Amino acid sequence: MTPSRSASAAATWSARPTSVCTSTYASTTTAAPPTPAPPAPSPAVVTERSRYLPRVVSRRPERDSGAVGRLGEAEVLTRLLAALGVTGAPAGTAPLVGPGDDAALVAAPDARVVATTDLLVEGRDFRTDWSSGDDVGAKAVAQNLADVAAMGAVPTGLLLTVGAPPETPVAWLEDLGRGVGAACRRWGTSVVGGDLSGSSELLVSITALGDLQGRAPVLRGGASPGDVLALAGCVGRSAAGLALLSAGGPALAAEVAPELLAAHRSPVPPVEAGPAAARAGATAMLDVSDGLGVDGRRIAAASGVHLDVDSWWEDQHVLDLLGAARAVVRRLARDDDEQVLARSWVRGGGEDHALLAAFPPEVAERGLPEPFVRIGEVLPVREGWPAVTVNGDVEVVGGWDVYA
Ligand SMILES: Nc1ncnc2c1ncn2[C@@H]1O[C@H](COP(=O)(O)OP(=O)(O)O)[C@@H](O)[C@H]1O
Ligand SMILES: Cc1ncc(C[n+]2csc(CCOP(=O)(O)OP(=O)(O)O)c2C)c(N)n1
Ligand SMILES: [Mg+2]
Repeated sequence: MTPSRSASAAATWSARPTSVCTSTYASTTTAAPPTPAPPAPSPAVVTERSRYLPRVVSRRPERDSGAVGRLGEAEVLTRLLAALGVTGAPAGTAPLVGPGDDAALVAAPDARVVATTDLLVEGRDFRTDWSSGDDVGAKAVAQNLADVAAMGAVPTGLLLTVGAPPETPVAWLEDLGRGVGAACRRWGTSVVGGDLSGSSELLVSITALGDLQGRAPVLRGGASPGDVLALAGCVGRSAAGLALLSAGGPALAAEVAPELLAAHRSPVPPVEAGPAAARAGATAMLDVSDGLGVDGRRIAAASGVHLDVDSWWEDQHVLDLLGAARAVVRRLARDDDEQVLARSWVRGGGEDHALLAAFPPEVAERGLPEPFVRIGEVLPVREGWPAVTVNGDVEVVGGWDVYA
């Protein structure tokens, strides 16, 4: 893309009042419903540890808002479950057996189960000074449900596992529970079980289960040359929020672009668009968790094709993020080109969990399912090298690698 093209695109785009990303999926914060009052403390008086100390009976833990290490597992679990509101699962979504027994029992109407898991590690995937427990809970649910959706399935239940250092305030876990619970209610699912442990770093992992409702799963390998490449949701917004946080902390991010801060803290992927894409006949799909380039290449490699993205679509997203890029460049007193920075977010930013899918041309002619928009096309692989390009030439590189 040349500077002159981008300038003309800027002029066109500046007339638009809102983000290029459909606002339904770009906004985040949902008011958490009131948390049910925690159940009365259990009357247990002998702790697990005291079994190994003959004749020593521990005192009942204080009901305080202190560290999990002082409260003990049973009390922390009671409080977490109350914060989740597990008894308030939306009608028809409650498990057959929920938290409290050795394992949960979840109906599998389709006789096949979609299963996925993701792990969030403090310092690598979130920071407690940048995100609240509520944000981390919302994000953990969103990233898992995006994976379920990307198979074309609907969620049927989640398992929530937490590893926490003993000094973690129980209030943080309750906040996490509220975030997970609110996200579950948003997408009509619930937490059916999980596990608690101690650890040296805060760890939050969710395993999600899903049902295909009788459909074939939409895999990464079914795209063919001639298909239309489409996207539901946003790219680059979470990366922009993260860059603002890294440059100037929550104060800068909230001042410059509260919506990008929210997109990073608690993304709202288009979960319902996954089954809709499957019903419409999508040939391949995944959620963009690591970046358009990296994830697009996963479809290209699995399908043995080449993906080409239209530059006009990319330019719109770049323009949408230019203000944030300018603020980051200024704050860091760097001489980076703000457009190059914004473009790197669009091409390589992860964690927005948009759904990238291929559709046969006749489906696109009839109309893509909401809120998919056409962003490019699927072409024959070039010289045996599956790749993603913009306007046929520039290869889209960059993206997240957990070990890089
Ligand atoms: N530790 C693991 N053991 C088994 N399979 C794994 C492991 N980690 C990742 N995978 C599998 O590799 C594939 C890619 O994983 P990942 O990049 O995490 O996917 P996503 O971005 O959709 O979450 C998935 O099918 C996942 O289940
Ligand atoms: C403190 C912090 N640093 C960096 C990031 C950026 N980040 C962490 S994980 C990730 C990509 C997705 O992670 P991964 O575990 O690969 O998810 P998956 O692809 O398995 O869904 C990104 C962009 C962040 N969210 N928080
Ligand atoms: Mg993963």
